[in-house]
Amino acid sequence: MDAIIKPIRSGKPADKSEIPASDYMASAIDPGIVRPSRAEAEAAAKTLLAYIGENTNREGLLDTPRRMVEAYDELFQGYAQCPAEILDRTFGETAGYDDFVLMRDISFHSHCEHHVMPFYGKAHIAYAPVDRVVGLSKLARLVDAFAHRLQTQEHLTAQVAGAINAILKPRGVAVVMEAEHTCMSVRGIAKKGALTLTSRFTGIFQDNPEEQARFLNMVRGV
Ligand SMILES: Nc1nc2c(ncn2[C@@H]2O[C@H](COP(=O)(O)OP(=O)(O)OP(=O)(O)O)[C@@H](O)[C@H]2O)c(=O)[nH]1
Ligand SMILES: [Zn+2]
Repeated sequence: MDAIIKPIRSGKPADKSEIPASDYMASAIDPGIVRPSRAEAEAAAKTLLAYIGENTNREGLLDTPRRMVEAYDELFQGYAQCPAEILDRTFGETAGYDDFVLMRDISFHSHCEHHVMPFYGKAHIAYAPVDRVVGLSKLARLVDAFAHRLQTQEHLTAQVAGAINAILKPRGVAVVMEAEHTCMSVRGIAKKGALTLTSRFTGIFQDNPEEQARFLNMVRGV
């Protein structure tokens, strides 16, 4: 996190915090597509194994197409999840708590939509609640719901911030994500350890450089 040091603001940028309601009000399974059956998906997995030159009839690979499809079911379960439902339950007894709430170091893994290869790292999320707070685990669940879809890190960051903004209507949201993309660490340019940092600020975190700096310092643990 050493790369994040200074708040970045001069003048007021346009508010780009909104994301389409379809991103958070329902599952993300596209109603316009015909989903193949499980058997068709397993046949496709078998084709990929044959494509790399494998004998798909050898003992060690007999169950692999099934396992590949089951792994996809798990890794991409976010399509069936509704972010608005995750943030549905809030608590009002906060004894007048009026600062922002920060959860840092939320580990996540996702898959890039270009290569369908994992990228993984940490998310840091703060929001400034108005009267009611959300259960802490729900912030991590929200990250997972969006991360368990094909993503770019920028889109993932914007969706997490946008959903919190739209559903909780806080005074502001700050999201920073840092991740290593295996599509550029184990293939292609092969730069192991390179970290990508993305951020999205709304409300007080966007408008007030001091609040943004306080968030960034707390993320860095200073
Ligand atoms: N902006 C952004 N780019 C990503 C993300 N994940 C992967 N990429 C990039 O997507 C790009 C796809 O580029 P292409 O030139 O179409 O694909 P490629 O030939 O496989 O690219 P190389 O990785 O350079 O070999 C690559 O530069 C990846 O590094 C992401 O989350 N955000
Ligand atoms: Zn990629």
